[in-house]
Amino acid sequence: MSDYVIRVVQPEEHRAAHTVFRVTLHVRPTTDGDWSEREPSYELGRTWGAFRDQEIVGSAQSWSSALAVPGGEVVPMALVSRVGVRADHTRRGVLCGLMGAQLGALTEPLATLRATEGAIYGRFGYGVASRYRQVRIRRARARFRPEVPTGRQIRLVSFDQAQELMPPIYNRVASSARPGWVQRPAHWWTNLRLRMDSYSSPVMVAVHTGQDGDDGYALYTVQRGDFSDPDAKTVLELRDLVTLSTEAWAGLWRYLLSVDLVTEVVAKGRPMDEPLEQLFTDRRALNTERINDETWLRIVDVPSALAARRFGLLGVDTTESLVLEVRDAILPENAGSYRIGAEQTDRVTEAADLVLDVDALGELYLGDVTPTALAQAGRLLVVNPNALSLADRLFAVNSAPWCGTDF
Ligand SMILES: CC(=O)SCCNC(=O)CCNC(=O)[C@H](O)C(C)(C)COP(=O)(O)OP(=O)(O)OC[C@H]1O[C@@H](n2cnc3c(N)ncnc32)[C@H](O)[C@@H]1OP(=O)(O)O
Repeated sequence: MSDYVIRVVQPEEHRAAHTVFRVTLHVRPTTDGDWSEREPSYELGRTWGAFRDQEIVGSAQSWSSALAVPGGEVVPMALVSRVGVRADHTRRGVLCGLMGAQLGALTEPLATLRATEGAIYGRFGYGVASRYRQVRIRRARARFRPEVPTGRQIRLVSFDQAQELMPPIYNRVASSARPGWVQRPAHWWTNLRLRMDSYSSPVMVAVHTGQDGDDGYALYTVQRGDFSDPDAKTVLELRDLVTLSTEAWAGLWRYLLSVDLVTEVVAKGRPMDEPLEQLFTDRRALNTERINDETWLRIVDVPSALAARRFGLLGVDTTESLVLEVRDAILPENAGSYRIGAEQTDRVTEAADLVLDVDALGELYLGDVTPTALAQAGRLLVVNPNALSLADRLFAVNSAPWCGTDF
């Protein structure tokens, strides 16, 4: 590792960093035209590079963003992305160097990433904070129950027409968002357009208009089958569904399952508790194909993160609290004990009731997993058995955490 220099990548080196990253994902380097649009997504001073003999061989970047946490606060957060080490330099500690430098320099109390592989990021203190499910719905069997809201007006627009319309709807969700919602930087929308440009089928957006104007949209593409072959499938792929009301949500699902020639609707990253089965007279119209980790959370500043999140949202007595000891080998200033209750959290020197590593705290933070589940797996040490059920109640949330943003 001493052969490598880890430092911030300068603006004139951003394109080389981008090329290294793309090649690690087995994607061709970007073209000149493409690069002029992608360049703004390299925020100044936020890309770390590993250099060997002046040549960049690995990088990791982040974007300034924000995360909705239990209780409704939207907290500054780094979206970590484009992590890669060139194949001829792997397993020599380069990623360790990049992650250490990046974590040490972040100013946000939280960092989030989406991982290509599940075994990479736990060692750096990241834990799975939200999961998603991939569903496939057979249109012929998907008859809506009569109680399901019909929704109001739907209009279909092209992706180009929708570009002005989608970000304000997405941003309005923030105030009512489930934990896990992330602020999408302006360049995220540019990257979405570049991604959509690469599809050969039309990219369409169905917009729902409720009583107070546009309040939801569904972005989708359609993979055509051979219409003359009765066994061939034409699949509508839902890529982004954002809604501000139940009416918009139900109305858009009704629309998606009404599109002619479509045999199946596939939605890749839906929330774990989205009540899709409840929509249909035959719940087997829907098949859950996959459940996967969605986002990984690194708590960079434990005291600030604990203070930002509300505890006991489903009800605990204000006199009830417990002491949680957090261990953090990479950012030792986080290590210590914290008294957690519904009213406030404080750093304390008292004996711990429960002990866990910072990656496990990342898994608890948005409410994706319970303390009891972590204890069962040995990832949370129970010193005081009476504290475990209280911890379950303190960390409990109203709805499953979910991000829904690919980055
Ligand atoms: C947020 C994102 O952008 S996700 C995208 C991540 N990037 C990719 O998947 C692209 C392809 N892969 C790569 O570029 C590289 O293999 C990386 C970035 C995953 C790892 O980089 P490396 O420089 O090889 O990691 P490094 O040598 O620092 O390894 C640190 C430790 O993690 C382990 N490790 C690294 N990668 C992996 C992996 N893919 N699976 C399991 N363990 C891994 C190493 O064995 C090592 O363990 P040790 O300390 O016990 O010996």
